[in-house]
Amino acid sequence: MGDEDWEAEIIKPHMSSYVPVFEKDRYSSGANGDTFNRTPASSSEMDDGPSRRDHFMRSGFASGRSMGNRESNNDCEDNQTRSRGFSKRGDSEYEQDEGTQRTGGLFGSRRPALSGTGNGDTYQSRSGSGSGRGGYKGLNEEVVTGSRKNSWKSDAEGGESGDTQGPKVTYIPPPPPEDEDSIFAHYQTGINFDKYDTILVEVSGHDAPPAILTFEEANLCQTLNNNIAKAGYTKLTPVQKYSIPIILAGRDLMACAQTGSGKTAAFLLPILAHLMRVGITASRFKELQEPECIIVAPTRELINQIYLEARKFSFGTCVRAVVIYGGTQLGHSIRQIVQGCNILCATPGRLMDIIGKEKIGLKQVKYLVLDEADRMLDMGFGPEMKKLISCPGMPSKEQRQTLMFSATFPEEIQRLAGEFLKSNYLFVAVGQVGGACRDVQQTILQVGQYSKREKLVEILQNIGDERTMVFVETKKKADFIATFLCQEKISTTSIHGDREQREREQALGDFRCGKCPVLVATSVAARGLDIENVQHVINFDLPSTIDEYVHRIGRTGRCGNTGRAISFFDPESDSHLAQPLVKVLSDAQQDVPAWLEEIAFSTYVPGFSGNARGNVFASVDTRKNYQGKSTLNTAGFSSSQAPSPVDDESWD
Ligand SMILES: Nc1ncnc2c1ncn2[C@@H]1O[C@H](COP(=O)(O)OP(=O)(O)OP(=O)(O)O)[C@@H](O)[C@H]1O
Repeated sequence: MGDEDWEAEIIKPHMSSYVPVFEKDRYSSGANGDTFNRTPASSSEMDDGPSRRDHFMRSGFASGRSMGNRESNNDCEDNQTRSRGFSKRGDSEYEQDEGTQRTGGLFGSRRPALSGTGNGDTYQSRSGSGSGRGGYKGLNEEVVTGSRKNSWKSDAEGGESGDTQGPKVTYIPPPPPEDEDSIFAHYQTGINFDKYDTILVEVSGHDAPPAILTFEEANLCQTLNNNIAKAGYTKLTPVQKYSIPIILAGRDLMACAQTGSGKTAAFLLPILAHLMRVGITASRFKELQEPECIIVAPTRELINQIYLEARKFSFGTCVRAVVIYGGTQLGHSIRQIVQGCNILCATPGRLMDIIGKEKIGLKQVKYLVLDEADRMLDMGFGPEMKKLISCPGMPSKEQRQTLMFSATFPEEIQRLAGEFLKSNYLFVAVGQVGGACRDVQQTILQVGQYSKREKLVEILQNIGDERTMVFVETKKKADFIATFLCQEKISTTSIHGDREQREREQALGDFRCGKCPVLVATSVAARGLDIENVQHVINFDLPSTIDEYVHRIGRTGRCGNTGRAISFFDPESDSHLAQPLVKVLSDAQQDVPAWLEEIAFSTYVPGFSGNARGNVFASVDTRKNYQGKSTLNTAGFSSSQAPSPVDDESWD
């Protein structure tokens, strides 16, 4: 069966008969116990003759037929990919649906896929451009108080002046719980938390302030210290030990540390400390708000999580954090902002919209934070970020503090970052840049395309109810596999860019609370998400880049807890990853299967040192020659010293 076959099969109305009645309630696609009331998605997707359907029905789901070739399977993504100048498969699964909306005129309507209805009660697909999509409708959202004039962006740029007609996004996310227990809810650090201290840290750049070893040394105000204690933090993680004093000293920073090691607090705490020190007061209702800090992240769920962290640490202070992201009613975003905004957490598309609508002034921006910075600067979001820093009013890099955080930082992206950072920025590398978290036990299994489903079920049945994220490469496959697992009586939900925002949040909620212990996801959930008790990550499909692999498996093994990652390696499609995988595994002191080494050897590329993109693993700051480099373990003891001082390379 070809790709289109299984895609078409899954959306056919008759397929509802494949979903056992009890499973209908188990598949969490909407708020109220969704059902699989499948209706045709679009004529093109339904263009699938009965003969193939019959064949499918005879053969059954697990008949070992093709799950589809990834390259040809992600036609939806291809539209997005092209629209943003992408060449990588996985990238399209991010918030860049915002970008797709903007360029939708060029590439036509996006193909609909399985998606919930407005009220979320029915799991069905809908036809028509933009309907039923999780995508951000920047062009057409309802504006309550926004002015459509004076957008600084031109229509030629795909500007979002709001003139184009289309379906309105009406989703208003429910407000997060306000009670203190919920605000400070947290999970326990794991048995390996103290081992963080043994990881080598390299700081490069001139005149780096010394690391701090305790929260007390940071000299934060009492309210902040109280909030830190209520959050259950007693000890700094390495990235916090180094980043907090650097940020407090007013320096620009690029910090790279393993997944789940506390990067969010590493930037939030010093920013909050500074804002409180200078005594900002909560801004009152104003049509134009001027935040002191802007934080951007690539996905809606991640930016929301960062916002919740900001809200937690700023609890009981005058600092007000606000979150805005695509897939929600624009009017709602505006209403949140006008009530007062010191820290604005935003996805790029929504941020640019709001700036264009003159609800946000940039003059007061002291901090610009790029979380998942390598993602924010790559071909997908890089142009948006460049627009952001050249927006009228945005302080120049000399006038603001720019902070970048990620677990991966390819060299070419580090070079691009120079445009955003002061030339004397500091670079902190905790462990190996781009390395996997050692608390994740990694297993690579050689599994051909046709055997993947069977293997998946076998593993999930052994796992039992332990929380598991299953990554697949395309949105359609996410739906397909989720449905398939439900049929196998495994409670499953899914998250991907074709689901409406309300459904995405519902899915995440059901996964977080354990209602659905299995979450099938595309790369939209690969970065940043911090979900308690995720014990397993399964790469049903490997991603196209090793960096994405590192982020995906980092959804488990967080904050000193242990986790397991199992990846299906199909030699037909994944051999380009053999070399970088061998490197990531051996760097993380994992067993490397002999067969994988053989494939890596047979596909050996001279000069290769570890990244499927063709660039090398950045082991250090790419400013090759710098002064003041020091390598320390996080107890603060120097283990090697800097090379002879040479001027920084400047990319200005
Ligand atoms: N010092 C600390 N003590 C205890 N828990 C902490 C500390 N710092 C962070 N945490 C917790 O560790 C978890 C992971 O933190 P966070 O999400 O910031 O990791 P991250 O490095 O940003 O990961 P990723 O690379 O996946 O984005 C969170 O639940 C956070 O609250």
